[in-house]
Amino acid sequence: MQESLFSLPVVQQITPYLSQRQIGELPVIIVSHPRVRAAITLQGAHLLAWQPSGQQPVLWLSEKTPFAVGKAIRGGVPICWPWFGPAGEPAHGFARNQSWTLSAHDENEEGVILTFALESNAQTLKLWPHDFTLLARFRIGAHCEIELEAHGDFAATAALHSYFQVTDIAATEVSGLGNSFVDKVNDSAVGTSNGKQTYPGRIDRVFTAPEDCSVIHDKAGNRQIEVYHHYQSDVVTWNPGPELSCSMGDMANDGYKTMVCVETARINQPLVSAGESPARLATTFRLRNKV
Ligand SMILES: O=P(O)(O)OC[C@H]1O[C@H](O)[C@H](O)[C@@H](O)[C@@H]1O
Repeated sequence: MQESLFSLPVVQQITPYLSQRQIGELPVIIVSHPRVRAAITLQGAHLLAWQPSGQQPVLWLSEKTPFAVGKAIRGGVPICWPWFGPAGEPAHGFARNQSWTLSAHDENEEGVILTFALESNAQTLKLWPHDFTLLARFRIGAHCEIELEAHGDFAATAALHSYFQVTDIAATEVSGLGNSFVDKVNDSAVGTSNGKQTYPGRIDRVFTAPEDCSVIHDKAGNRQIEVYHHYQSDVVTWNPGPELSCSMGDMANDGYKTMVCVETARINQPLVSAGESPARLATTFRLRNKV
């Protein structure tokens, strides 16, 4: 699936390392750099793939996701904004379904920096009555940093809803989540934990006092992925488990076995943008080298 992204025909070569291509109905920016490969659709400024050279793909992307105008993509890093979850329509806000523009790019021997922009428009104003400029900045190289910057006057909830590829969810543990959570599969009951999460079935938890770095221990793949959280108030971790995975049209029945979401979020403390002070939410992914 991910491999095929990099052999899509080039529509426009932007620089030696950057090209625009087309996947289904959606334009996609492909990064092909000696240090890293990556793909970002203009719809949603949605990172589909990030793969430092010499490594296996780090992000999970559903083989059954649609690439259709206005439809959410299953996998990669959806940007959930200006609300998280079912707080409004569409679920997880409209930013992931809107068409963004590539507003700036730069590159050097370490990688590339891409900035995407979304402005309030007639469609967004019908859904949410605020003028805004939303920027998503990606620093893509041996590490991957995503920074969301919201300009305007409003409060918003948000998540960088990252889906990671794991070898076997039954042998996966995420640490660094902090010791308190809201359990979305148990009537939003508040629970306490030792900051570590395993995935014996459907897990959907909002950790409300997370550490600044969560680590995905992919024991079967002998790999650890560090997920740094910046400006967060919460970290969500989600795996749908077998029943929900079977009922989701955009996920294979066994899709849940090779993915885990670790999401940098502002849910319990909304982001506040005011005048010259934009709100920010950011995450950094790093592969931890085994010693
Ligand atoms: O299906 P989506 O709207 O993309 O949401 C997928 C999942 O996102 C988050 O992880 C939420 O905590 C889950 O409750 C939700 O099921």
